[in-house]
Amino acid sequence: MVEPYSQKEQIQQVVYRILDANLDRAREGLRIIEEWCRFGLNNAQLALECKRLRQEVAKWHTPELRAARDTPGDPGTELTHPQEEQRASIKSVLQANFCRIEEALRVLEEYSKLYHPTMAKACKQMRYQVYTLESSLMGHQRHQLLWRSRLYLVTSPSETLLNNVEAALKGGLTLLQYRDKTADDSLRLEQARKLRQLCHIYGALFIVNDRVDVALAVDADGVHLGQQDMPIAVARQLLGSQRLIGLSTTNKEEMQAAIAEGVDYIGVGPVYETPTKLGKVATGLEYVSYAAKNCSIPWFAIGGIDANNINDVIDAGAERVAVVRSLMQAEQPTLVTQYLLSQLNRIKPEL
Ligand SMILES: Cc1ncc(COP(=O)(O)OP(=O)(O)O)c(N)n1
Ligand SMILES: Cc1nc(C(=O)O)sc1CCOP(=O)(O)O
Ligand SMILES: [Mg+2]
Repeated sequence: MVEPYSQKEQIQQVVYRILDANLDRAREGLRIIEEWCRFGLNNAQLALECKRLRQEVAKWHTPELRAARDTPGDPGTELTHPQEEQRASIKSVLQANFCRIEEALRVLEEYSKLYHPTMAKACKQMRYQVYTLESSLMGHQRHQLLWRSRLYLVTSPSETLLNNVEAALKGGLTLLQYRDKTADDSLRLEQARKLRQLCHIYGALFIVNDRVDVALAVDADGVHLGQQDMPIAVARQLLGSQRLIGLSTTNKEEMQAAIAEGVDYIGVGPVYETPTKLGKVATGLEYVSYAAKNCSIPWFAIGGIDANNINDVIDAGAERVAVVRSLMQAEQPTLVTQYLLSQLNRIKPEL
């Protein structure tokens, strides 16, 4: 006759099941991230780090823990959240799986204190290593998307802000800047949060104009600064190396200084005089041509660009442009986005 488990042994079995399930969760999540690093990014270094972590997790998955598995008796296998059944973008797949791995490692850390204190310490270390991996991978993703982005929508205050932005995202926009020079901070935060959420759904980058604090508060992808705004070195210190920093430039000296300071992209303009930035003298197409020949980082021609003159700006050498009115005041922002993108993709195929 088989002796029934004592109460202590029953609790031990429960702990083993928790450890078994979470070792699987952590490993599966790492595998999902690894596949993107390997096949999506062709990044051997990031893929190798995932593999190393996966193997480290597997090392703790002993036969004793596996033996405690009771899948038919697990009520959790039926539980799914609607968000798990559909993902809007690669970015959300990655974020969901980083969450899954980090949660699993936290559970492992706590429950393995009852089982194997050395395992608890190892899981804590792994959790921190996963945070570092997440930050490098998300930073990498951001930079890749920045380089691929050809059209940049800078918003202006509007009753139909969210609708306009969503329409542009539907047309293929991948880079958005929230710019409102007059809103009070509570409205600014509220709108920035909503826009960030929208960009997240469409897999687009979200940048905040001027305000590093707002960018951090809403977990934006970066910030855009002007020559009169916070110094780049200070912004970099606050934002870290993984978030993007853009800087406006109007001449060669500012461009070279921006590159030397380590910004991720620059604005080049105003190409034409524009009521959106009253009083700023136009640089004309010469500065665009100079940027085309000399700028080693992504740059966006900006200022007075619309569907009628975009080809002149492209002919002067621009591969990327930023616009406010062309999209914020468009009757059909989706169509205008598609048109502007089609012109930008005309000369060189999609980046
Ligand atoms: C893409 C891009 N380029 C330039 C600017 C202008 O920034 P700045 O000179 O700081 O002026 P304000 O936008 O703050 O009025 C920009 N916002 N975006
Ligand atoms: C916000 C901004 N910055 C500029 C610069 O040259 O630094 S031009 C500009 C406004 C661009 O608006 P529109 O597309 O409506 O002309
Ligand atoms: Mg500014």
